Amino acid sequence: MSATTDLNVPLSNEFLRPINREIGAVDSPEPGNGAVYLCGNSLGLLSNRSNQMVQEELKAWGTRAVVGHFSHPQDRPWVTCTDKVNPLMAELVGANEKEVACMGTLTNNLHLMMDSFYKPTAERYKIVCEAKAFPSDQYAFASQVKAHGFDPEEAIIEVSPRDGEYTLREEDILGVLEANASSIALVLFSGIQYYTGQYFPMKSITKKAKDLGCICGWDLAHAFGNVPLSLHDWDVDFAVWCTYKYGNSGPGGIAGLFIHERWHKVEKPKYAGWWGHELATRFKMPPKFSPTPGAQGFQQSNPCVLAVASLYGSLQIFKEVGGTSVLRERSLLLTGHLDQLLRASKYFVPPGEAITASKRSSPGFTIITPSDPEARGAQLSLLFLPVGGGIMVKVFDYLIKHGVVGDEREPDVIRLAPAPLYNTIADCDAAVRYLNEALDTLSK
Ligand SMILES: Cc1ncc(COP(=O)(O)O)c(C=O)c1O
Ligand SMILES: Nc1ccccc1C(=O)C[C@H](N)C(=O)O
Repeated sequence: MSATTDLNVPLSNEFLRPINREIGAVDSPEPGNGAVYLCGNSLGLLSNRSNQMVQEELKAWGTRAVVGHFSHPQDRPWVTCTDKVNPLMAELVGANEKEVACMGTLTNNLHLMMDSFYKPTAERYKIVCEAKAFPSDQYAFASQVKAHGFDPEEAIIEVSPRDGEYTLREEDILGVLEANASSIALVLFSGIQYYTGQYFPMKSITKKAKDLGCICGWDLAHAFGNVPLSLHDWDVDFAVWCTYKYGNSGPGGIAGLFIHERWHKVEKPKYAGWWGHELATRFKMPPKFSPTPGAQGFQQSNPCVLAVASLYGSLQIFKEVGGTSVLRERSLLLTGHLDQLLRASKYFVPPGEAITASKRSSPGFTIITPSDPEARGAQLSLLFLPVGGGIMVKVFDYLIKHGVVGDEREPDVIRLAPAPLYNTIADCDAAVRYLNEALDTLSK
């Protein structure tokens, strides 16, 4: 068995698990031990590497102060610190180095990209997205549409699952694009849906959008570091992502963006800042902006070096373990195992029956994430029944008290995401054991 597929041991030993007693796991038999952490889809774990690199930056700041911008004890001068990160990030999203920039935050970058790429006309002004996108995206879409004088109710088309289904069918998404082709300016889905865990068919959505003359952008918050991506080859126009989930860069960590090289000569930064100015003359402080070619021309401010160092540490580990294809192989096995255990639970209700069973009186759960491994990433989303019955909160409480960290999404969903870098089969086993125990207790 290869290191990749031996699910009994973590792929990397560098990641620090949260400690049971620190997270309120009062019923855990081992208060001083690491918890079962299945929440890397919300916030990834700290690695020793990131920890060390952040410490090094603090030390460099303390010992060299402003000199550290140009001369650095670990050869990471701050002026060019993102040069180390960009190639690693480009590899993870399937891009060339000039197509990516390590900058800002996800929602900031989303606005920045929409300001450049959402150019509505009287005929083509609509945005197509999935229904119930992450709220920040919904707010961003609505505010952009309004800023251009359109009515969000009319200009935003949200694609919803069919009645009795939880996720979107590819044919329905493509059908909506075709039916509205002449009025769509921008197609912008999340690569992986934060609530359902559905991995959208990115290649075919992008192709259809482009064939119909639309711009196609992606929010890759839940896809970055989770599934292999080929943004360049898929001909995606732009994409944005955060790095604090599967990328393990730390809370509020520095984000990323992608602009296809086809646009580099066409779309120049609309809201320029000095950090987007070409490096050769940046510090001569010329009055006229001359952008770095490609995505990095869109940088506005000098990046937070502590945040860059933290991301760099984690991305080095991605590279060392063999990158996203290796991680995906392990992820399919881990999530497949978790899926199997959950489906074997006596409380599991198949998704097809869950709609009619939603008013049943005894507690149970279904899985709303697609059962096809190709249509999901690491995450499984569990919907607790009866819907609105308050079961989820009680199960979540039981899990955390026993040292299992998933996350709750009101009103009825718990998300569990085994991260292939640090989770093992034992984590999945423990999560399902305590989940069953919680439901046993509630069934009494
Ligand atoms: C899909 C998606 N979009 C946007 C965001 C918002 O990210 P940020 O707060 O980093 O801008 C998140 C997570 O918080 C997310 O999951
Ligand atoms: N940044 C956060 C800060 C606090 C609490 C949650 C978040 C999240 O990132 C939520 C995530 N986007 C999610 O899919 O739930």
